[in-house]
Amino acid sequence: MGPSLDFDPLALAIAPPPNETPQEREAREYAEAEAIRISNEIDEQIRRERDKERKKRKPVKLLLLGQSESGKTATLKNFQLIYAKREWLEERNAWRPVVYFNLVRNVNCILDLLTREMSAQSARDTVSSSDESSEDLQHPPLKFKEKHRLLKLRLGPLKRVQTDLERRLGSTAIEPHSTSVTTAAPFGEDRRALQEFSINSTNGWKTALEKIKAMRSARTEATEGPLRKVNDVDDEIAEVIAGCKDDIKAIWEDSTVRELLNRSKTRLEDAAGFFLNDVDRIAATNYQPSDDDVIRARLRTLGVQEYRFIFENGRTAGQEWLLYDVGGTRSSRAAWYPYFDDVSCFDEKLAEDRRVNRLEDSYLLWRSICSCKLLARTQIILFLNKCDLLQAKLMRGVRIRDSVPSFGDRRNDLATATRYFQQHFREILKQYSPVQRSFFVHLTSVIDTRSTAATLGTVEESILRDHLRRADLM
Ligand SMILES: Nc1nc2c(ncn2[C@@H]2O[C@H](COP(=O)(O)OP(=O)(O)OP(=O)(O)O)[C@@H](O)[C@H]2O)c(=O)[nH]1
Ligand SMILES: [Mg+2]
Repeated sequence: MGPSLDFDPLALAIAPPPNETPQEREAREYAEAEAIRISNEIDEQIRRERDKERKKRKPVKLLLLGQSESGKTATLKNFQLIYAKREWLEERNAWRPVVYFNLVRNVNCILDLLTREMSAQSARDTVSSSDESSEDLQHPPLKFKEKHRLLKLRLGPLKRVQTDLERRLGSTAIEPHSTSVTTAAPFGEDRRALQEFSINSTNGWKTALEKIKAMRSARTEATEGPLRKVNDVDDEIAEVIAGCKDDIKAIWEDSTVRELLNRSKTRLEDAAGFFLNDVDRIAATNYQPSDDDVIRARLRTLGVQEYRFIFENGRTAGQEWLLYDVGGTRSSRAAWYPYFDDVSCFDEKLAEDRRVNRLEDSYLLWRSICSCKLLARTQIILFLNKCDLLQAKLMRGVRIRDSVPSFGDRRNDLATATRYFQQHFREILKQYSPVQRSFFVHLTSVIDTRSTAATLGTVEESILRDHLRRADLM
């Protein structure tokens, strides 16, 4: 054993010098206190920075809620377009078959109507050629010509194209027309259907696009031969569509067909995935989707989809965002956060339940979200979307009070209408929210990518502020 030290070297090092004068002692003690203060300040600063970093690294979570076709997925795509451009560009071309599918569906919808009307007419002609009294004087029968029969015949192959694309895209391509769920509320007692809607990232648009890519490469391998080289399935479809280009334009521009659409109250222009005005561009064999095409392309969302983006730019560059996109049909409403809605729908019915007015359903949905205790501490942002369609509808002379009697004699214009709807949503929030919270609302048309970029900038900032404030709680 070595000799034991009977003194503490540290104590010796910091001990005051011998013969210290009172002034020297005062100066030393002051310097020591100051050193401790600075050291504590540095520690505190490091702790704050670490805290900030930790909070910043937590993903920002955003849940998009609203009725089916209100534009949730279109908003999500805008987020990707603005903040994750690289991924957007990588994916853009894969939307080509979806645009084809939407276009072909538009044409087949016209063909179905035409076929039904033409056969109904010939049935009427044979039964009562002499019974003039049964004729609707307000709507004399439409006069179909040989041209219409030929168009039907020549556009026939598009049926097969639709079926083929439907098979490839899977159930996201099928729009539901009935539901057994009778409540608008996603947080009701009846949670039987919930297991079907667990969060997953394997069933959204990415999966549908991936499926197509996989089929494309399998097909390419199988057909690579000396006689015929088919690049991919899309090219085959592109050829069929290009071959039908003039007929598609002719049927869409035909005045008798337009009248038929009017009479059956079918407004394809307002429907999801409308591309008939872009046939020249889309039916070109070298067609590549534009950003706007991708935003407007329609694939239904099933269940709850999770999308993970690292934002490349904006105030939150480098920040991870988790965006949850839900299916909006009544049977899909499961677990929702910021709420999203469409205001052009005041005179429309739910596609999945024709008895229910869409605006009434929105109010019920909003009430359910506002009153949900689980979401009480969540920031809610209301998007009143499809303002462009609302404006067009009002310009056509559709009167709000015919569908919403409480609107009364107010001016039937966009500003008055949106003010009125906002007020209603605001009152519901005030009345049903378990805690007092601010009402954030944006009037949007998310197919307009430029104005949406500005809106999302504001939303990003507001969400981030809230996120940082409550990062520990998320
Ligand atoms: N004109 C117009 N069309 C829009 C607007 N927002 C969305 N759309 C279109 O409406 C259709 C439906 O939009 P989606 O984003 O698929 O709707 P969703 O809310 O995700 O619907 P689900 O997935 O069924 O819940 C798409 O074709 C969109 O391009 C808008 O503001 N104006
Ligand atoms: Mg969707």
